[in-house]
Amino acid sequence: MMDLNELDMLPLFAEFNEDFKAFPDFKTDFVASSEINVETLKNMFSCIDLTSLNTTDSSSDIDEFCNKVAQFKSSFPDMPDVAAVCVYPVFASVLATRLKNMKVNRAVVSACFPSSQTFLDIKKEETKKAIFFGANEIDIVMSVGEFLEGNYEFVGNEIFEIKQVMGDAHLKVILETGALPDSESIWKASLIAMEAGADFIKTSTGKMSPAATPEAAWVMTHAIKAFHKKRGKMIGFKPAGGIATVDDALLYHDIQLNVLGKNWVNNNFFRIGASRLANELIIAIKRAEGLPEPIKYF
Ligand SMILES: O=C[C@H](O)COP(=O)(O)O
Repeated sequence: MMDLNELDMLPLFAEFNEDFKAFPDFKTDFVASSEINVETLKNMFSCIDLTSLNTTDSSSDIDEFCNKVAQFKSSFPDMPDVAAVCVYPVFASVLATRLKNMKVNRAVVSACFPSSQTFLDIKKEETKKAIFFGANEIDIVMSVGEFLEGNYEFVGNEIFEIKQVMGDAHLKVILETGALPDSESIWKASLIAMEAGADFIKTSTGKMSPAATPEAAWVMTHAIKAFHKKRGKMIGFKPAGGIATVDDALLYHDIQLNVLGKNWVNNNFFRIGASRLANELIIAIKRAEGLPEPIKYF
């Protein structure tokens, strides 16, 4: 277990500097490799964090949303379930009730999502409460403003402290890459989050533009690869925000496969955070199977 005093980020950056300098260029070195076939489409479906993060969401909306997830197999028996449902923390108990006895994970955004601009004790309390009410996955945003000021230890310590109150629940740390100026800052933010205890690193909240980009995904997956090489720990990757079509999803799937390999392309290590993608994948799967396209399910 890491001690808070050991969270000194400059040696961490130095340790991984050669890896940063060595990783290849996205534009020249990335080659899309997957064909659109039923197996790949179903695998991507099984990696979706099906998201509803609207100001207008009510408990009855989320209840209905979860009910559709719970009933999904009765309409589509040959399809996998999504990986998780992701909602605001106040709905954690709805997830717990509706998704009971299902393998679908119960994800909530926490720690003053999406701005992350509140007190650390409030962030911890919100996270503890979400877990108490049934969440088993927590998505938080790193303190982006402090990161941009170079207050790296502050950012890392916050993540570390939140992770300490989470028990066995999984932590996804959002870097909000659209607010980060260059590849080096995305690399550093990835390292901080992983060193501080993230189980997943995630591109974006979906609340600012640009959201996920393939270039950011390229840097983050290379950081995950370098971290695994030095620490021996597999960290997951979650692109999120603006991923709405089959082609969008396939691009991130292929980056994951290309950089990290087959062992990382399953929902233990790959998630796609999306509110609109699931229907598109269902239609594409039915089309690839030569079956009639169903009406919009989610
Ligand atoms: O974490 C997931 C994102 O908030 C979803 O963004 P989206 O609505 O653009 O799919």
